[in-house]
Amino acid sequence: MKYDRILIRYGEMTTKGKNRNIFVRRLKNNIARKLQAFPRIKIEYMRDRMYILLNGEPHEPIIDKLKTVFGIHSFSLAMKCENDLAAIKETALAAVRQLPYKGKTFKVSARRVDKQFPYRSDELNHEVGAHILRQTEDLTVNVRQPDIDVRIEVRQDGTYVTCHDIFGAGGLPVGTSGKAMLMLSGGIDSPVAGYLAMKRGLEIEAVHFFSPPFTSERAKQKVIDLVRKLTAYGGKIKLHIVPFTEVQQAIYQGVPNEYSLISTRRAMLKITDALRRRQRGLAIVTGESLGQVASQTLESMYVINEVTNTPVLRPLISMDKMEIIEIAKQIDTHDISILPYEDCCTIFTPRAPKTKPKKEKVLQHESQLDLAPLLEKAINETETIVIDEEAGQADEFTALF
Ligand SMILES: Nc1ncnc2c1ncn2[C@@H]1O[C@H](COP(=O)(O)OP(=O)(O)OP(=O)(O)O)[C@@H](O)[C@H]1O
Repeated sequence: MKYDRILIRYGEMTTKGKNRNIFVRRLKNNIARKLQAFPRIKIEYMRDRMYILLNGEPHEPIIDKLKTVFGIHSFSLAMKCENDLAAIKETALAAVRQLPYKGKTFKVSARRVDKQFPYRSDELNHEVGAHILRQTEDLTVNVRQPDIDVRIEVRQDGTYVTCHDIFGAGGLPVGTSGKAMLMLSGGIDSPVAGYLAMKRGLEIEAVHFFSPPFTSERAKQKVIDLVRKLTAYGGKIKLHIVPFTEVQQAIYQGVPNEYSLISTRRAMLKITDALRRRQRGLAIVTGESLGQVASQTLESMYVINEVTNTPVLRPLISMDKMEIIEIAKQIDTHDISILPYEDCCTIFTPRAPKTKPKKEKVLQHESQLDLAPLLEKAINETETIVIDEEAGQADEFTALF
């Protein structure tokens, strides 16, 4: 007798009242997408839990994939049997025997959801516990802090036995909170911001500003590789690559040096907002955190943000660099981010950018430029790549507009 299913416990969504069905269905679809490579699995879902029936598929790789699906609180390998004492005893014993149990402690925690079942929970604990003790060697009982917690749940449709909980990624299923555009540079911060945004249930589309020939194909490839890492959490992600050279040059030539960074950021935000409108997103996500560099003082953010009313979400706003790096390592984007390829912003960065820019000054300088047609051109010439982890990572270069 082997584990035949994986029991999935939902995260925060269990508190979401009548929206729960939408959440559960989305989670089911996200999991099904993630497990496309395992055609024999079947997913059964209900309001309070989900089961993946393995039907002979191997559980280890499936467990690895489930760890990156947002909306899962925890999951466990499970076995199902009839609501019959003898069957429950045998199933619980088989579940323990599949673990390296020797020298370990255990307890049985039964829960009788089906009140028609003739044994109370404490009776089941004793019966099953005694059976396991009799049939194994070198395994002892510890009810306070057991190594193995044999959980038995007697429900109307059958009894489920699990022994070991694995933590899920938490958060909300991607797509349940709507869509946002992630401004993605090649740095450490914005991929982490994208990860955290997806953790709150946002679907993201990435926007990258690219200034050839000042930035190279390798810099572009770096961003594609970063998006690919994020697809482990977000499934299919669109990456919009905006040709930004002409806009940057116009700003560089027309705006005093110390203000050019602010105007560049404003232009980026305007373009991202236009793409957001086309793609029907409702927010923009950036990797900004407060006070790190000149463009991230509150004064700068105020002047940059002034170009739009769209919510600009900054998941890293209160984080220290070390905390951000920690997450970047955990999601495996760090080593790509630290590759030394140039970013469009660093190339044009003035030596002494204003840290407290005045809005009136910025507007006055920008009024001397005719940026609108250049912004329009950049938007129209934006190239979109669809990156899909589960579809063999085939990149399709598609002109969506
Ligand atoms: N070339 C770019 N394309 C898209 N977005 C960008 C680009 N450069 C900067 N951004 C956005 O602006 C934010 C602030 O950029 P900045 O370079 O000031 O900070 P950072 O801390 O170095 O961020 P990161 O590590 O994400 O590059 C980035 O997190 C990102 O969201």
